[in-house]
Amino acid sequence: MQNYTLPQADPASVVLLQITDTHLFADDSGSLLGVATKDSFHAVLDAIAASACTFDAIVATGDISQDHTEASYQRFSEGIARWSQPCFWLPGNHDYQPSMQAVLPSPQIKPCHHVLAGDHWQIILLDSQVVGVPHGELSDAQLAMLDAALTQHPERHALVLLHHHPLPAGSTWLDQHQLHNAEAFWQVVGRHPQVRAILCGHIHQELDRIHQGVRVLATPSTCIQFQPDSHDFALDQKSPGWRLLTLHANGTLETRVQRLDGHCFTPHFDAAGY
Ligand SMILES: Nc1ncnc2c1ncn2[C@@H]1O[C@@H]2COP(=O)(O)O[C@H]2[C@H]1O
Ligand SMILES: [Fe+2]
Repeated sequence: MQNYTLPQADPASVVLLQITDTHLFADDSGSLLGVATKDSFHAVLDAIAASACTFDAIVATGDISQDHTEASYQRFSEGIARWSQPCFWLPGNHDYQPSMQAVLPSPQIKPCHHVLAGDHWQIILLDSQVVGVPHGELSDAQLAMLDAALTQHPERHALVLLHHHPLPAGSTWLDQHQLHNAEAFWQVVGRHPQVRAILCGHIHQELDRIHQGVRVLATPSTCIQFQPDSHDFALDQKSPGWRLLTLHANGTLETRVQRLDGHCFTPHFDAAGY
């Protein structure tokens, strides 16, 4: 297991910036349902910079690329390079791991699955990708890695990251693409009471629920948004967004989603999918 020790700027807390589902292309004009994903990604980065928020690390929770190219991952890397904080990433259903790995080693992107964040927290990054299909599944090896990390550090509060949502979000078309072996995942989590939160991407919308006493969070994409509680594929008018999370020493977590102002980067609302 690759470990990383993340120093915290403030001894009282660790702050994370989550960016998810950037769906970037090699081509700067590449677009998803009418949204130029490099432009929306950069608008989000500009808004984060303008907000002058401080954070200790960036976490990117999958679907970084839409076209599988090494250049699309370079675009991501170039975008976040305006900051010096480390970035931890994991794959989503649209990612192509050979291209992801081809941009490493990187001074900023750390290929780690287990992060000791400050003195009180650990972050575990899981790979829920099943190559070629949109739904997720955790292999026995991933479940064992999660169990081992949590067993190794029972004294640390834990944040678990994966691309796919491990419970139904409320949209039929999207929930068929959730984590399929969610029960096995929740069994592992249930054995470790120090797990405080699960953080996902994939559903291109904000989610904040409690399941088995654990907070489950999902975050808007930096490009297109899906409408909550929809039986069929439907896009939302909301703007691209991101999330900040503050992990306190006592195990509590404060978080907020932020979005670009106004209705910008509007997609083709009549699209039936992609
Ligand atoms: N109309 C649709 N019905 C079902 N799944 C879809 C549809 N359109 C796109 N998808 C898939 O559902 C996924 C949900 O978010 P992703 O970004 O992973 O990419 C999407 C596609 O892989
Ligand atoms: Fe996505």
